[in-house]
Amino acid sequence: MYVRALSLHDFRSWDKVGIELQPGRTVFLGSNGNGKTNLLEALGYLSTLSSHRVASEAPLIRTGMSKSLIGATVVNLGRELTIDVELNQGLANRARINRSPARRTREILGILRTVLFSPEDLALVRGDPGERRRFLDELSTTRLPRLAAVRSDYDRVLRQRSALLKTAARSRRADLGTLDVWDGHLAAHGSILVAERLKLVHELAPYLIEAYRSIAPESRPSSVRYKSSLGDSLPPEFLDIAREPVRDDAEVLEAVFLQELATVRSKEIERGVCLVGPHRDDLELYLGSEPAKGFASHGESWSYALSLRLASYELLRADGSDPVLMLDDVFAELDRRRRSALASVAADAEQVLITAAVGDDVPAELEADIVEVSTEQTDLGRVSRVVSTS
Ligand SMILES: Nc1ncnc2c1ncn2[C@@H]1O[C@H](COP(=O)(O)OP(=O)(O)OP(=O)(O)O)[C@@H](O)[C@H]1O
Repeated sequence: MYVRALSLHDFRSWDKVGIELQPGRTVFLGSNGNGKTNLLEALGYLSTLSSHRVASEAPLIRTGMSKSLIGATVVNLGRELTIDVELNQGLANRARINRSPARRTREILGILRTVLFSPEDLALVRGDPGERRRFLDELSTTRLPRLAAVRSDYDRVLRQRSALLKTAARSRRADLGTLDVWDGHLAAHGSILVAERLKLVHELAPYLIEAYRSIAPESRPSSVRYKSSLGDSLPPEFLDIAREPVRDDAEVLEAVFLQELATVRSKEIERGVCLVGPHRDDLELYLGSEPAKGFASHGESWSYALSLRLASYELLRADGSDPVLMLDDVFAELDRRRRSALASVAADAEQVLITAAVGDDVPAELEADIVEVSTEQTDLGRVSRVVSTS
């Protein structure tokens, strides 16, 4: 697939812009702070309904404005769809598909599929488990958009159940009947998320191992393991990444989930926190037999993060349509071998959008359209501008 057109109103540093894009490679070129990453972030938002840089949406709306509009026309296997999202300060966001209002913003998920590799990705290796959980869930949702509703239901139930446990811990008295009901909801939604993550890890691992081997052949081999909070209740074969997932995994996991909740109930009431569920899990990354976090060098961590993104790209591609590959200021960070590994994927991809501060950062073998961006001082502050396209 590829993005044929991108339009923004009051998104970050852009007051108003429309950019026509082609398949193949495009480099957004400009000095630091000129708004290049903001363009990729906008497309990333249409793809995941979240930003890779900030947890809340307020910073995405241009300073002083109350709403922001991101629109894109996406061509997938010859079929064209236009999607747009309106971000509203303090109000619900709205989405449209081919100019018709969507009932929920999440209906646009799956229309634009992207893989973004950015400097922030180092946190996939060095950061907290939440970074890796988000990586897994966003990739699963790109492949199976209906998971967005499951994630949102799970988060809602988790919040309510956690509040109940906190009250129980404070008052030293639990409403066990109500807790039973929340346990049921938590296990129902949570087991679907865990089953999808296990399936994803099983499918992603071979691509990851191969990507890391080709980027860092001199390093130790990479491997991954899903770390589950379902404890001893979970049959160990579920954590064997070679195991083929089966259709009723989620049902089996739901029963396991309920059993584990029963096992830890008194501990949960005592501590006032929800100790079981996908929100406590992790994707453990290894180099040889050592955990990559805290062990991998800076270069190895970069290679690992890049491999996770390249593996995602290959997995989505194997599903039937090339996602849009977005590379945010990453070539400058890579040594020669890793640059050429990334360049060979980029040379072959249907559409690659690259940001760079100077043209020399982008490997010469990648012939690309250039969109030069700059900034301009206006009455309403400093705004980004496209100054030339070639
Ligand atoms: N909500 C906002 N309203 C107005 N301007 C914003 C907003 N958020 C960020 N900016 C501006 O956007 C600019 C940063 O844009 P961006 O991150 O896209 O830069 P970049 O061109 O990718 O730079 P670099 O090469 O340093 O990565 C900054 O000047 C910042 O002040």
